[in-house]
Amino acid sequence: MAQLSYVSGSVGLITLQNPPVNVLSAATRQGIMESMKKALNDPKVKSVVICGQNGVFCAGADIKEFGPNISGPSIVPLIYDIEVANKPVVAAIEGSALGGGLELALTCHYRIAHSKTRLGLPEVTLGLLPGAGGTQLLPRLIGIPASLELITTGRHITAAEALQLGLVDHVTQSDTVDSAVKFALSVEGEPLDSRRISKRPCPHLPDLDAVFEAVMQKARALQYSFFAQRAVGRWSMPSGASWNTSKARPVHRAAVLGLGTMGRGITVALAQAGVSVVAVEIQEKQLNEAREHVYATLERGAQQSGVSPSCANITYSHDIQAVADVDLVIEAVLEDLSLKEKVFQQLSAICKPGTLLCSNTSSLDLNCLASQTKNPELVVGMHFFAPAHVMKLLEVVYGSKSSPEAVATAMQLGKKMGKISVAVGNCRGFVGNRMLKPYIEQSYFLLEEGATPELVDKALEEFGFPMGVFRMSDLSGLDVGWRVRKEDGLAEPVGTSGQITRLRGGRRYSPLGDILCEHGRFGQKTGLGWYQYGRPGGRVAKSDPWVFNLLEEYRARLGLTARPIDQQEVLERCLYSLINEGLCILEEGFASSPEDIDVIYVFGYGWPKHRGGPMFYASMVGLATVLERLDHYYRSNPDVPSLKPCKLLRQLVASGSPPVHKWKEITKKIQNRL
Ligand SMILES: CC/C=C/CC(=O)SCCNC(=O)CCNC(=O)[C@H](O)C(C)(C)COP(=O)(O)OP(=O)(O)OC[C@H]1O[C@@H](n2cnc3c(N)ncnc32)[C@H](O)[C@@H]1OP(=O)(O)O
Repeated sequence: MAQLSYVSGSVGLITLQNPPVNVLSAATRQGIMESMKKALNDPKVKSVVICGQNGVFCAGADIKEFGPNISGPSIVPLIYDIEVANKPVVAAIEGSALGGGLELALTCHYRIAHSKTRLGLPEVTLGLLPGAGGTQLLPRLIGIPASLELITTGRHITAAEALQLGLVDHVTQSDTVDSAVKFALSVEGEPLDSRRISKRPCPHLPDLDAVFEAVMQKARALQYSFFAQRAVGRWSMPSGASWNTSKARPVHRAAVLGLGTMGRGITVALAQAGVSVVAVEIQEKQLNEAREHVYATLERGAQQSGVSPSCANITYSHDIQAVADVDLVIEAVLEDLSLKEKVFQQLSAICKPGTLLCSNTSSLDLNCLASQTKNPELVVGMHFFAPAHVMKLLEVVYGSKSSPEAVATAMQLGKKMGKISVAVGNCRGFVGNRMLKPYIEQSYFLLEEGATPELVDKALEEFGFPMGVFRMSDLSGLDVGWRVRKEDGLAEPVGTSGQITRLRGGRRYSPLGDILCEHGRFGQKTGLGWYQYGRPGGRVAKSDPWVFNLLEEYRARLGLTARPIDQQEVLERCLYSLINEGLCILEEGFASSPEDIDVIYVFGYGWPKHRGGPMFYASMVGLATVLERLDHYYRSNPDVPSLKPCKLLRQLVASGSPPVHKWKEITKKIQNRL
């Protein structure tokens, strides 16, 4: 399980041989112990290299061995023997060094890693703490804050990050064992005391309490998120109807109408949940493409999960009459109000009595759709997020006439599909997209004032979003928002000369997004957006000088002077305006609790989970601080209403800024007055 060989005259090479990932089973630990002993006792050996066979260093303890009676030698004396060795020991790290594998590497005097290696202490994901020296050695090597982050998240890091942190001494692109052997030869006979990590003092930090407090805050946010996820299931409507007073109807057979990207994803998600699906698309070509796409996605999913695909549950049709006897329809046709209204009229005429009519609209007025039907109480929104079979979030939207039974049915169906469903009221953009609007608006204003897409995205990504606002917009397609702005009469042709008006409908408006679209830059799909992607459909964002020139010309045309903008301002303006909108939504009763908003943002919009969600984050930052900063920005931007602190924020601050779980006492009073 571990083999000692001799290379380059004086190097003892110990190779872990426990395929496939060289875990530290009893036999492997025994093998390492014996090989080390032999190498250290052999006068010919002047240095030792430890590596793993087949390109993997070591994936840690053998999880299958965990139990009350672990046999074989203990890991602790083994790692002690390595550290006190009087010959240099070098770890040649390839593939993975995880858990006990990384701890083994930490006891070596030097660490050489291949550039593709992943390293980490993932014990926390198994409900454990690193027990073979990791908690003591890592802080002495890379400092307390970085160690805390790695140990409490279990995150795997790249070799490049490990080098930056000082966790490895050298990263190689060539043969790792060769590099480690050469390195070992170069350090033979050198003193080793400074290389024994356990002998180093634990770093002293003047602000240690603050570091631990930051980690505790993350833990509190994760715990909050855990309970928030469960709380959203206990939904309620302004009428007083709620989860425990409303009975869901069974849905055995559902229809999906319109098989574009969203319709296909919804079909897959329904089939995977064991619901029989009638998939309808009037265009023959689109129908055939959808059939193939759905089939391939279900096959792939089945292969990954090891269950048989659910294709037998789906029937396809190009005739809308096929929905006549289903229990529930999810409409997913183009986002066009008059088209959707027509579809709802047809559905109301065709479907059997009692069929629930749901729309996947992301922003259109549900009441308009319901008014086209004979039974508006049977109409609800089911707003899925793309890709619909992957994304966890589902907004279940109730209109003014939706019955509690209809909401309960959509919520239960969402649960069956493995979604985290949140019941929300019918306002423009519902909860998620409505809050996104001021966030995006601020990012455009920041560009006008001197920022770049890179600066804004960097601030948001360092905050924890997987993508900043501009990279995210490029991914979802800039033309989508452009179409909506045109329909709203906001986007007017800008052209290359002439006057640009920045005040539209009495409030400031930035046409920057429209200008990009006028140039055919719709984001990743066209290969050009706020960034350049090399080709249509490209994924790797690169800075684009064209955008910098555009911004300079635009500012010159408007007589705007660019000023330095820091990350703090980006975060405050983008996040606090989004938070303010969330508070307006609570105040107006379109969300029943801050947990609803937070779950929507964490599971639908990439809000970092360790920051709880926008409402939780606001209470962590301090509501008084959020209020003070919004007041400050609104004073200097009175034509930007989204910066005006909402009434609820003022009331919460006036009530002593209660923790987020106590907000309901105040929001209930306001909502009752509505
Ligand atoms: C000694 C002191 C105590 C320390 C505590 C610990 O070390 S706890 C363990 C910490 N380590 C881990 O959590 C690593 C878990 N493994 C992985 O993350 C991945 O397997 C990998 C190493 C990144 C490799 O991923 P890859 O996708 O390439 O392969 P698989 O995941 O399919 O794994 C291949 C097979 O190996 C088995 N396996 C992997 N790790 C372990 C392990 N630690 N113990 C036991 N078995 C492990 C895995 O189950 C696969 O087996 P199959 O039979 O082929 O399904």
